[in-house]
Amino acid sequence: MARRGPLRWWCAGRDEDGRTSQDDACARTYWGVSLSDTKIRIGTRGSQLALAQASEVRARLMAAHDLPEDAFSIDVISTSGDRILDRPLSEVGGKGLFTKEIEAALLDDRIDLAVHSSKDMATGLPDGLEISAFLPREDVRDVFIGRAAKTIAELPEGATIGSASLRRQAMLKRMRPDLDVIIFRGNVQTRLRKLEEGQADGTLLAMAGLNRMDMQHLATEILDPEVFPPAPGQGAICIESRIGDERVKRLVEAISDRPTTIALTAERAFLAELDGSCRTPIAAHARIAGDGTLSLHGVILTPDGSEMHETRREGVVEDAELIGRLAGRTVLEAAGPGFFDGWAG
Ligand SMILES: NCc1[nH]cc(CCC(=O)O)c1CC(=O)O
Repeated sequence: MARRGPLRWWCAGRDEDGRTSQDDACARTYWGVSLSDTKIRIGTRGSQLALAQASEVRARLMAAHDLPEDAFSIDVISTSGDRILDRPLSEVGGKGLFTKEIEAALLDDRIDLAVHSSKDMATGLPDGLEISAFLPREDVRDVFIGRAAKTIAELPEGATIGSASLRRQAMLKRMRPDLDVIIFRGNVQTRLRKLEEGQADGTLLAMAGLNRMDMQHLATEILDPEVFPPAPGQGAICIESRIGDERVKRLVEAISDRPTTIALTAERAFLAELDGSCRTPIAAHARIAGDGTLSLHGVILTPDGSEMHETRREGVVEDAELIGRLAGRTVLEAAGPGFFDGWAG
C-alpha cells in the first residue's frame, strides 16, 4: 500500500526550557521515527455522537502519548447510513452503511484510523483492514425515553414506539405485543426531535450514546440487560485501521482495553456464527466476572418477538471466540432450520 512520504509525525515539541516549538530540532523520536509534519487523521461520521467518540479517542491518544491536540485532525466523512433516512437499515443494505465510505477513505490512505461504534460494524471487514483497538466499554444498557409513560410497562394499550432496530422492535413486541413499532431513522438528535414532535409515544436508545453526549437525564427507564439484552458490541468504541500500518497499531495499542476486547470477541463471534446482519434480531452480552470467568448471554428472535431462543455459556477468557461460536450454534440448533425462512429474505 502506498504510504505518504516518510514516517514523520507533526509534533509541537517542547525543548528543555519548556518552550513550545515546532521545528525539527525539537522533534522527539517516536518509535524510532522523527516527529515532524504529518498529522494523525481520524476519520468519523459527522453526528454529534460520532464526533464525541472521535474526540474521546483523540483525548485518550493525547494522554497516552503526551501529544498535543493539533497532532491530530478529525475528518468528517458522510456515509450512506447518514443520508438514507426514510427506510429501515435492514432494507437498504445492513451494517456496512455506516462504515463503507469511511473504510474506503482508510483504504485510499485519506485517513489513518477510523472511529466507529462497534455495534455498527459488520463481522467481516474489507480486505486490508482490521479492528486494532476497542476502548473501555461504556454502559451496555438500552434505555426507554417515554412521553406517554415513563416505563414500557406503563404505556397505554396500542402505544406507538419509534425505533429502527429490529432487535429493539422484536424485544418490545415480545414484552408488549400490543405496541405499534414505527421506523425511527436518523441520528440520535433526529430521533429525539421526532419524539418531541409527537410522532411516537416513546423510543429506545443506548445509554452509552446518551452518556457520551451528556444527555443521560432524558432516559425515563433504564432496561435490565438480562431482560432486554443489548446489541453485540453496544457501548464499545472501536478503532479500525490498515493491516500493516505499524505506526497506527502501536499508537492505538496504548488505549486498547483488554476486558472489552475479550467481551467483544465473544459477542462478535456469536454474531458471525449467525451470519448476523441488520435483518436478524440478535442480542448478545458478554461479561468477565470478578473471578475472571467469561460469560455470554446470546439471543435470537423473530422480528415480531413471538419466538425467542437464548443461551448462556461460560468459560475462560482465552476461549472467547469459541464461546461465541458455540453459543451461536446452540441458538441456531434450538431455532431449527426454518427459523430464518420467510422473513430473513
Ligand atoms: N446505530 C446507531 C448507534 N450506534 C451506536 C449507538 C450508541 C452508542 C454505542 O452503542 O456505543 C447508536 C445510537 C443508539 O442506538 O442509541
